[in-house]
Amino acid sequence: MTTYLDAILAAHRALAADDDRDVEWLIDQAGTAPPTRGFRRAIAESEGLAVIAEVKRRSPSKGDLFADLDPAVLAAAYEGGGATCLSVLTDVGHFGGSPADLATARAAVGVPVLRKDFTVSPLDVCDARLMGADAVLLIAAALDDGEMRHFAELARALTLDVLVEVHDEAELERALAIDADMVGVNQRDLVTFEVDTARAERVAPLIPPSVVRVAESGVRGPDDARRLADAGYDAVLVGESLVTAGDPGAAVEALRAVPARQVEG
Ligand SMILES: O=C(O)c1ccccc1NCC(=O)[C@H](O)[C@H](O)COP(=O)(O)O
Repeated sequence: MTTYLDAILAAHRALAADDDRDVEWLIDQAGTAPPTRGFRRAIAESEGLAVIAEVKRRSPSKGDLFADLDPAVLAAAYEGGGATCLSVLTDVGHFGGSPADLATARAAVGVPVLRKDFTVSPLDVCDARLMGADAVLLIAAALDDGEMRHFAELARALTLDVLVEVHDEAELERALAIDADMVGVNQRDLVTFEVDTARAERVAPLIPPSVVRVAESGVRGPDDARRLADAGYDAVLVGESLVTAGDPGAAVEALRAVPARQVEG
């Protein structure tokens, strides 16, 4: 059975296969981009639970959330509410995002920004750096071990932080094998789209204390955030409940009031 995730990945891999830009040239270009803001550091140094607030126009599971949002206005509201970092979906076809959304959001704030996308090639990593991202997402379910290691090394060489997204214990093991220092546990099953709130709690104790722990998806408010902080998470990555809140800044502020552990090392 072909899943929605398979379809998204096939689309990204087809785009990458048609992209004839020279990777060495692109790496050189990316190497001259302005300095990055420390995404991992901002979370590790956060007082209380860190909040990664997402700019998300639409989703495959819910359709339009806030299709005509202004990335600069939303980003500024998030920052005003105390967001530690931003996440911007740059996938055009399935999420209605774009690289321009990321560049616009980042220019409006001082906090670091994650490019949330389906990274399938070294060109994607370079593009992330060139569009202004401070961190890049690697989804374990989308990559083999060789790709994950290669993209993580390239990202680090370009001073990008790397968030490795996992769904279960086996994917966590693969993330730790490439020395991931920031792991996101996605509570949403990318095949069924169902949010399993027990998933993040089950995986958290297996993540070493020096690794920054991010819980992703399905966070509806402070009660969910408190439960995840109690399970040992340092940050929550939140999209839908923030973009659909009447006052996104206040919604971030409520999440930021949740206490969290101190990251080691
Ligand atoms: O959001 C989806 O429906 C989705 C479906 C398939 C792959 C990825 C998907 N979302 C990307 C994300 O990881 C979320 O936008 C992010 O974790 C925030 O989730 P939420 O707070 O539930 O909007």
